[in-house]
Amino acid sequence: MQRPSPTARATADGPGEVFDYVVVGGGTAGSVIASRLAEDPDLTVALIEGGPSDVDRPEVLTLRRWQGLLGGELDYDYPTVAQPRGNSLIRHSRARVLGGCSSHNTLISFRPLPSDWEEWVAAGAEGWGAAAMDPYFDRLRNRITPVGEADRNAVARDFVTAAGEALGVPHVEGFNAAPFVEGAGFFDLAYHPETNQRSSASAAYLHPHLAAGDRPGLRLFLETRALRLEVDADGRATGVRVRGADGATAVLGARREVVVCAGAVDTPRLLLLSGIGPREQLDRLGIEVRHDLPGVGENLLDHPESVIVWETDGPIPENSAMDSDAGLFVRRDPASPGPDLMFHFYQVPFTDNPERLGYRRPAHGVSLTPNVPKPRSRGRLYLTSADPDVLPALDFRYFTDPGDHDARTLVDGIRLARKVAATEPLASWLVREVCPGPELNSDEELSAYARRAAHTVYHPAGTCRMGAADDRDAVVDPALRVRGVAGLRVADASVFPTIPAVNPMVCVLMVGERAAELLRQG
Ligand SMILES: Cc1cc2nc3c(=O)[nH]c(=O)nc-3n(C[C@H](O)[C@H](O)[C@H](O)COP(=O)(O)OP(=O)(O)OC[C@H]3O[C@@H](n4cnc5c(N)ncnc54)[C@H](O)[C@@H]3O)c2cc1C
Repeated sequence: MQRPSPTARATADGPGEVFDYVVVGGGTAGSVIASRLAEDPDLTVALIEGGPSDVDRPEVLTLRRWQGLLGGELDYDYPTVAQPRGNSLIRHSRARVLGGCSSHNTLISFRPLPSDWEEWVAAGAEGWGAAAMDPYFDRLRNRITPVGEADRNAVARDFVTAAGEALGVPHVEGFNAAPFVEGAGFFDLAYHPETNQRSSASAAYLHPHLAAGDRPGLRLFLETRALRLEVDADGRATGVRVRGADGATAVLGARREVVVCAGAVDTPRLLLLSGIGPREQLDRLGIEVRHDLPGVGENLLDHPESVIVWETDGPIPENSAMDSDAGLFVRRDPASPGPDLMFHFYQVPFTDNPERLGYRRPAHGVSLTPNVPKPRSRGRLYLTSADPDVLPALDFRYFTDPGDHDARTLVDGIRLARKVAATEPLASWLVREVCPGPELNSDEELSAYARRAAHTVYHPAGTCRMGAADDRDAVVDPALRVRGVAGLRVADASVFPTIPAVNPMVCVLMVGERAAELLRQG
C-alpha cells in the first residue's frame, strides 16, 4: 500500500500553505470528514494528525492486540485529577495515531438509540433527531458485522444464555437491527472477522484512497501537532499554527473553514490555548481572550464502570475477536426510554484496578463490568498553564450526582451480575468470586468497592457541547459552528450534548458524516 503523502514542511514562523479546509485531528470523526470533503476534486483539504500513520502497522490494525496499545507510545494517556468519590488513578487512554481512538479501541459498534438523539434535540440540537440522523448509519463505510462464528467463545455463549435465564432479558442477535431496551448477545464490531483486521475510521475512509491516489486535494500532515488556532481581528479563524516532528512551526491557512476534530480532551484544550473559552480561566493563565465562551471544557461526560471477577475452573478456550465480545443491557426503571445499566463480559480476569485494592489476579477467569449508560455526574476540563505542552486537568467528578444515581447503578450491577453468575450454563465454569468477593454484601460495602475499583469505558464526551444558537453555555450551534467565531467548526465526541446509552464510536462517525454534509452546504 502506498505510504501516506507528505508531512508538514514547516518553516519557522514562515507563511505556510493555504487550503480550502484545514481539519485538525485525523481520528474517528476527522478521517470521515477529510475523506468526504476531498471527494470533490476541486477542493483542497489539509488533515493535521498529531500521530503517525497506521498503515502497515499490525500492532494497530489487528483488533485483538488493542490492550497492548494502552499506555504505550501511541497513547496520550491522560491522568485524572483526584476523585474523592471514585478512583483517582484512572488513566484516560486517547490514541495518537491516524484513525484516533478507532485505531486502538475495541470497535464495538452500536447505532445510537432513538432516545439518545431525541435527548440531543431536547438539549437544543435542532435537526439532530432520530429520523434525521438514522440514515447516516447506512452511509458509514466501516464494515460493521456481528462477532464472527469462529470468534464466539463457549464461555461467552454460556454467559448470554445465563443472562437471559437469570434476568428474563431477550437474546439479541444483531443489536443494530432495531432499537432495544434490554437484551444479552454478541456485539456488532467494525472489523473483518476473517482476518481480525480493524475497520477503523482510517482503514475505512482513508486507506483505500491513499492506495488508489484518488483524493488529489487531500494532504496528510502526520506527526504534526496543532498548537493554536489563528483568529483574525474580525473574529474569523484563518488557519492553524502547527508544529512538525522536527519542532519547526508553520501556519496552515484555511480559505473556507477550520474544523477541529481532536476529540473530547484535545478539542477544548486547543480552543482554550487559542483564547476561546471562559474569560476568567484565560485571564488567570495570561492567555489573550479571542472570544469569551464559558462552555468550553464544561459538561465533561463519561461512562464509568466497575468490575466483578470470577476464577474459572481451568483455562477457557482461546478463540475471540477481542476478549470482550458479548454484553448485556438492562432497564431497571420502566420509565427510562432506553437501557439504564450495561455490562461488558470479558473472557479474561480484568483486575487492574482491584489489584490496587489488594485483590490477586487468578490464573484463569472472566469478568463482568457494569457501567452507567446515562451518568448524572458532570465533570470539567480546564487548563492549568498557557504552555501547550502541559496536560489539561480532567476532573470527571465521578459519582458526585446529588441523588447517587451513578454509584447506585453500579451496586445494582454487581447484584445482577451475581445472579447471572449463579445461573447455568455459566455457573459451571466458575469456581469463586474473586472481587468484590462474597463477603461484601451491604449497599455501602458494594458502593465503596464499586467506586474505588471503578474504571472508565473510555468514552469522554461533551466538552464543546452543541446547543441552541442563543444558548450562552453551548460551544457550537446545531450546524457545529463555534458560537461567536466565524469559519470555525467542531465535529467529534466533544459536541455531544449528552452521552448515548450505548458505546459512542458509531455516534462519532455519524457526527462526522453529518459534519461533512454541513460543511459542503457552507
Ligand atoms: C481503549 C478504548 C476502547 C474503546 N472502545 C470503544 C468501543 O468498543 N466502541 C465504541 O463505540 N467506543 C469505544 N471507545 C470510544 C471511542 O473510540 C471514542 O469515543 C471515539 O473514537 C472518539 O472519536 P473522536 O473523533 O472524538 O476522537 P479521536 O478518535 O480520539 O480523534 C482525535 C484525533 O486528534 C488527534 N489530535 C489530538 N490533538 C491534536 C492536536 N493538537 N493536533 C493534531 N492532532 C491532534 C489525535 O491524535 C487523534 O487522532 C473506546 C475508546 C478507547 C480509548
